Amino acid sequence: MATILDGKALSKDLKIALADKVRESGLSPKLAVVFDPKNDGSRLYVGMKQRAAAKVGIATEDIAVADDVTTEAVLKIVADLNADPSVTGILVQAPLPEAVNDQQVFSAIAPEKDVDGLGAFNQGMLFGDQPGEYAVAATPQGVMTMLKHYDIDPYGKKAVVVGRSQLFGRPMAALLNNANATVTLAHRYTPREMLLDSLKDADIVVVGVGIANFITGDQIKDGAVLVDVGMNVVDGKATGDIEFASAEKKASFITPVPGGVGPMTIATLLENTFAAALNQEKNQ
Ligand SMILES: NC(=O)C1=CN([C@@H]2O[C@H](COP(=O)(O)OP(=O)(O)OC[C@H]3O[C@@H](n4cnc5c(N)ncnc54)[C@H](OP(=O)(O)O)[C@@H]3O)[C@@H](O)[C@H]2O)C=CC1
Ligand SMILES: Nc1nc(=O)c2c([nH]1)NC[C@@H]1CN(c3ccc(C(=O)N[C@@H](CCC(=O)O)C(=O)O)cc3)C=[N+]21
Repeated sequence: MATILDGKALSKDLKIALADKVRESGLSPKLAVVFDPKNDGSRLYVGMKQRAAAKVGIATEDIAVADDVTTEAVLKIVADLNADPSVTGILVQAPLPEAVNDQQVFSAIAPEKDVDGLGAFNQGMLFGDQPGEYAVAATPQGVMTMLKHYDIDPYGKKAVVVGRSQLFGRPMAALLNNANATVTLAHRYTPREMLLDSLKDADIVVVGVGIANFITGDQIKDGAVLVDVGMNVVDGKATGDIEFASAEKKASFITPVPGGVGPMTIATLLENTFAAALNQEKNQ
């Protein structure tokens, strides 16, 4: 039986500690959130992020974009937020409407305000293993915080990351690489046999592809650490990419869905937002 990596409990503790730090700092961090209100997931997650921000003393400002918005129009919104000194963090919730090039928008965010770490500059600093003051993407950073909390050190381990989005897989692979794991990054074009071969002797498996129950217990090594980033809805319930019932029998540690990576993403976003506000104060 595996130990549960309890992201919900850990994120609660992180948010309590953060609320104290925000109060003691005397700063007024403000997170601007640009999102597509027609997207069900975006409405749900943005609402969760805003409620969590309010609880730790971080103000938020909603910027809902229209269905027919263009990349140019969103770039203008971001430029205005970059120039607004009252805004200390900018989050562009993906995906924006069809016509918008999300990656171009992420990269237009001033690096010191890019609290979700998805722009080219921040990702480049991470890739070069010197993120410094520049925020790292909240989801993979939250996974690293959770591993550390449970004393799981990637050093010398074989890690397999499944999924290579800018939001999750690419920065996840970079973080594990920076932590001296040997990393395999699998994606849609990884032949099935090659994926199964990699999984068989992986010490750490992190999955985010968006396919419910994509990984099953019979595919993993005894004692592996399993981290499930997937967020699917099956019969109205949040379900991950790992088949929990079969996987928890073989894993040493496993994240549940819900209550694993999701809450860590939100807590990490808030930590990044406060750190950005502190740095802006210090550097001004
Ligand atoms: N819990 C949390 O905090 C978060 C959860 N998520 C969830 O994680 C999942 C992934 O999100 P995101 O990265 O944004 O999604 P994307 O759709 O951007 O990326 C999906 C990735 O999965 C890969 N993929 C698709 N099918 C397969 C397959 N059959 N075998 C191997 N790889 C495959 C794709 O490969 P290719 O690049 O080749 O197309 C792509 O890299 C979703 O369920 C999302 O809801 C995402 C972010 C945060
Ligand atoms: N710029 C950007 N940054 C993101 O971090 C980002 C994004 N865009 N686009 C979409 C994905 C998705 N995402 C989630 C965050 C929290 C939960 C979460 O807390 N989920 C709860 C369950 C929620 C439920 O019950 O449905 C949990 O896992 O316990 C889920 C998904 C962030 N994303």
